[in-house]
Amino acid sequence: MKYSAVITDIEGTTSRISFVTDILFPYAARELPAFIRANTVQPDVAAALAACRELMQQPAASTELIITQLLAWIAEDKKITPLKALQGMVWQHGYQSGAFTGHLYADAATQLQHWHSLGIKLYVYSSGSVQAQQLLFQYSDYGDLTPLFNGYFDTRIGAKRDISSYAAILQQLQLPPKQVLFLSDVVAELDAARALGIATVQLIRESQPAADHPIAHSFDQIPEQIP
Ligand SMILES: CSCCC(=O)C(=O)COP(=O)(O)O
Ligand SMILES: [Mg+2]
Repeated sequence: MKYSAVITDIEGTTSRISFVTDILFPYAARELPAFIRANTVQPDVAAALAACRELMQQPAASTELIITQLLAWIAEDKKITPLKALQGMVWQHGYQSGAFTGHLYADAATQLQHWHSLGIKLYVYSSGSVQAQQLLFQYSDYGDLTPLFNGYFDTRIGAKRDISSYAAILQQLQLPPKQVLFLSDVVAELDAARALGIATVQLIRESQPAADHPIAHSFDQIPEQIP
């Protein structure tokens, strides 16, 4: 592997899409209302609710109105930062209580461990909050994999389809783009990273169409070097 760092997406890349859509999102939709009502003054929750009021352009929105909006955003799979922050807080209880474990494809777990053993730095970039990312890898089907990772990025650095987000990540990594490999199932995300010279591989786990990025159906098919 000629890269110094690998940045990986989660949903559709390291993990099955249905784990997010059929397990995580329904759990959040079920548990979020009671969690918010019980924790409105907790600083992280209060900050997320304030951010929701701003996005809704309703400075006086009640807690109940925000909950209704959050449930609509979950149903629409909106990648909205305060929603993602609140989901992460709720999922913590789900993981800790054993309601679910973090789904990872076996090939992803094996290859991430292999790259880590070679000294390649590993990062996550997902729309899920950093807390949600860490929980998924801490409570993964393959045990606690958080020691493999050097850092995590979420939508606070920018949207995953924006070139500027990858520029900000490169700035933090302090690496030239050619030494970095980005893995995702979403072509628009790969396009944004490639626009800066970052190497890309599209993971095709299910039946989504390929584009003009190198493809892999599993992590062991990811080439050592992208031509
Ligand atoms: C970090 S697990 C939760 C996943 C999630 O909420 C999500 O929106 C997934 O987005 P991704 O950028 O990983 O495709
Ligand atoms: Mg994805």
